[in-house]
Amino acid sequence: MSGKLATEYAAWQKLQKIYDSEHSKLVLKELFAQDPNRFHKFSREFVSPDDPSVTFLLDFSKNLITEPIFNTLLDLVREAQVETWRDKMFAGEHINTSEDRAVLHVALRNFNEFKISEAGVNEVGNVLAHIKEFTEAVRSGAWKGYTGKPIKTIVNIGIGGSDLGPVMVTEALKPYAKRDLDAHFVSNIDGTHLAETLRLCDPETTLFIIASKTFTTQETITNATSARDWFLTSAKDKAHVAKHFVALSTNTKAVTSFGISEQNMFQFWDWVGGRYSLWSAIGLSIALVIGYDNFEQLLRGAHGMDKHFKTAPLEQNLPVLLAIIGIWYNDFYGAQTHVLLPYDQYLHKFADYFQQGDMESNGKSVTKDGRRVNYQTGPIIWGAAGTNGQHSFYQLLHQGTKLVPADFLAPATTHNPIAHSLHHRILLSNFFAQPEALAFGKTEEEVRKELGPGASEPLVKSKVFEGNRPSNSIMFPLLTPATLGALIALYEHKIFTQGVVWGINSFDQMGVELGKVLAKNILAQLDKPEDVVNHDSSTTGIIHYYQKHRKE
Ligand SMILES: O=P(O)(O)OC[C@H]1O[C@H](O)[C@H](O)[C@@H](O)[C@@H]1O
Repeated sequence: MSGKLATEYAAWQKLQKIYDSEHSKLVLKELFAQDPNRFHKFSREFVSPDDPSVTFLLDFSKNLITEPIFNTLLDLVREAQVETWRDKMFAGEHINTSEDRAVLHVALRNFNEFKISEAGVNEVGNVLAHIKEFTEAVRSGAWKGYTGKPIKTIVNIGIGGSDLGPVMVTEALKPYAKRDLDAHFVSNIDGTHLAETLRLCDPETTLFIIASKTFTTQETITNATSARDWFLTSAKDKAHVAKHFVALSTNTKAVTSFGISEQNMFQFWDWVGGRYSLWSAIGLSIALVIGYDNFEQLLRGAHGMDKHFKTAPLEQNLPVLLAIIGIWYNDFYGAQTHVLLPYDQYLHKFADYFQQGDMESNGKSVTKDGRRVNYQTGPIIWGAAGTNGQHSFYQLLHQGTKLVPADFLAPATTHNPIAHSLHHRILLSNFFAQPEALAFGKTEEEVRKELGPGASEPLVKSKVFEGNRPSNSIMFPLLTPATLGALIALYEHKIFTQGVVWGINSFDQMGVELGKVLAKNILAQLDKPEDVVNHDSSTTGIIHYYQKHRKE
């Protein structure tokens, strides 16, 4: 990021020329036939510098790239000074310029290794110690509710980054969960979310975790207030709130005025972005579910990836590799979306999580210098766990008119080897088959041979798979806390790298503000039709319809 638009980089212009003259010649079937070494050339094995058991394979050979394209994409990363900006991030420079903040989620999982001087960084260890002490008290039953019973249920109340990370990770690491501790997550302001959750809770044995960086988010504060009212209906005495409500926040003043004391508050800092906060106090629900030691493993796994990102040469640097491949399709092929396809039921929230992680980070159209970009930035992220997706949207991936670059992820070993791992072998056979089918398809000739003479032309055409649809495959031995930590950090740094190339600030989220302001204004107008003023006829019309039909 050098004050330039990405299109002004020499490497970008070179890539455009290569694309224009060569893209029609980039055929995976031929590229593989020409080079028996292609897999070795375009795959990398990650081994954590901290722990050799944290490892995975990234195979990016089924992408529409050649060595010159690969090298030019790396030149682009150099020209955009990704390494300089990476070092600035790790040093605690205020690279989130619009909010004048450092970007230091890496400091939350650093264990004092990189030297970072920013207020709060030296308190990370104290907060981790607080998390450890508290989780052990709750999990052992030493922490008692207001009638002397241990905690059986936790309810995390938060939204966005204060919800999605804990939800995704607690689902992903279920094999490590304390099964007699129920965990629920309430995010939506829709009263249904809270009401349906409270039906499952007993006020005597439930702990509410109010997770909000700002502690001003309307959804979270309203849900927390209603949860407290529900609790006090049974507990009566406000003093009992201390045993059943804790807060995770950067805003001590708002937490104490809500009625939660400072000792029941787990602190974090403004240099932790909401969508990068699961490593902070926001991870308390994770630590409660999987235990502190496993939570620490998650952090250590991420730290291993941080070290790799910080030190590995660009051509070996996995986050950089994912980033450049994404840029190639997003900016030159015009791909609008990127699909995440974990073949692991435990990762069924992975795509949801990175929807915020990626789209809130890189869904920007103005550079840090205030210039309008003249190229595409962040892709639309979506996905689902395999094999379910195969029975819904894969038709479009295989034969539709759109290019949808895909990441396939899978563990070699399952936590649930039922039927002697037959399920897992079937799952993995699909994980191997889908990228192969996407890349190599099925020719008309093959279809004709299969159907035999006399097959109708439309039938033949409908059964052809053009192929040449690119994907990455990521495979790891087992989904452990440390491996998950490394995988999340891999994508975090991919997003960072792309943001630097596009020249945008990946760490603010101004785009979510306007809707919030308008909703506050409308809330004050909902009572009477005559209050509904200063809107277009469409908005006024829908509000009037609501006012006519509401019961209460
Ligand atoms: O943690 P909070 O301050 O309650 O914020 C929750 C969420 O709200 C905002 O809308 C932001 O866009 C998110 O990045 C954030 O994670």
